[in-house]
Amino acid sequence: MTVLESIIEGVREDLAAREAALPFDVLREKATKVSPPQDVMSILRGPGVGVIAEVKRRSPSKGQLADIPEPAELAAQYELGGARAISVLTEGRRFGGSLEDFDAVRAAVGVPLLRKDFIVSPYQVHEARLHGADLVLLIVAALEQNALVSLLDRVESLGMTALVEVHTAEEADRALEAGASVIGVNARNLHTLEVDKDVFGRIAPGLPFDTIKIAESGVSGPGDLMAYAGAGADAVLVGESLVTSGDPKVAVNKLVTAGSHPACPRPSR
Ligand SMILES: O=C(O)c1ccccc1NCC(=O)[C@H](O)[C@H](O)COP(=O)(O)O
Repeated sequence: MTVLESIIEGVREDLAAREAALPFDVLREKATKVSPPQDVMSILRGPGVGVIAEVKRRSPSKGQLADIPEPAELAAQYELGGARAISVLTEGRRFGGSLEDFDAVRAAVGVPLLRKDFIVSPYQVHEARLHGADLVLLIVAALEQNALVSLLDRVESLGMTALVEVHTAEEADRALEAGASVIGVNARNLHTLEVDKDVFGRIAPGLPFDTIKIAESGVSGPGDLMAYAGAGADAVLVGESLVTSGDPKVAVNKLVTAGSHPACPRPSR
């Protein structure tokens, strides 16, 4: 079994328990009462290269990264540092995240929030909306094409934006065929868990001009952001280096400053 398959197996088990506690019809109805999502596409098209800062406690590749007793406080620091959006991992078994973390962050910040999880069911999409998500991650490698298309349609039908994650040119083709407008290229190989920062530069130039391109993983400082910007990134998604920095506001702000510096390559849209 691959790492991804094993993560998804756990996700499905946890999902079954939540569905038993809160039936889909009830969840769906409750989610309609939540204030609408933000126009994330416009926000991601803002000036310079944006920073999506991630609340990430641990990971399959690195184990424990940071305790994060107060995810709301971390997120508030990210927002003060200028993060354009915040990603909150809600997967519990491997990443130590939860929807409780998501709620705490939602209550603390105004910037758009990404539900970062392994989404395999419509239930999780409505759940994301119920908890105030603006963006939902869809991982191409985790989904058959029909499921990808239908989950993407569902995310958009609820007014949210799908960040469709790819690792290869073939997955990028599948994302585009499904209708993705925001594509994240993740430098972390899901089989080996190794990070190859050149993957973004191999895939992003082949994406349509108007696709919003997010470079995911491996940003340890402004130099990495500049390199991703040079290869066409509109934004970078950063977890580990921020949660281990000791001063997340300063760490985010260094990236934000680099992303808005005149020397930083501009997004080409
Ligand atoms: O981080 C992992 O080890 C991992 C393993 C398997 C699937 C996904 C994984 N990470 C999710 C992410 O995409 C990253 O959290 C995100 O891109 C931030 O990466 P980084 O800045 O390198 O922490």
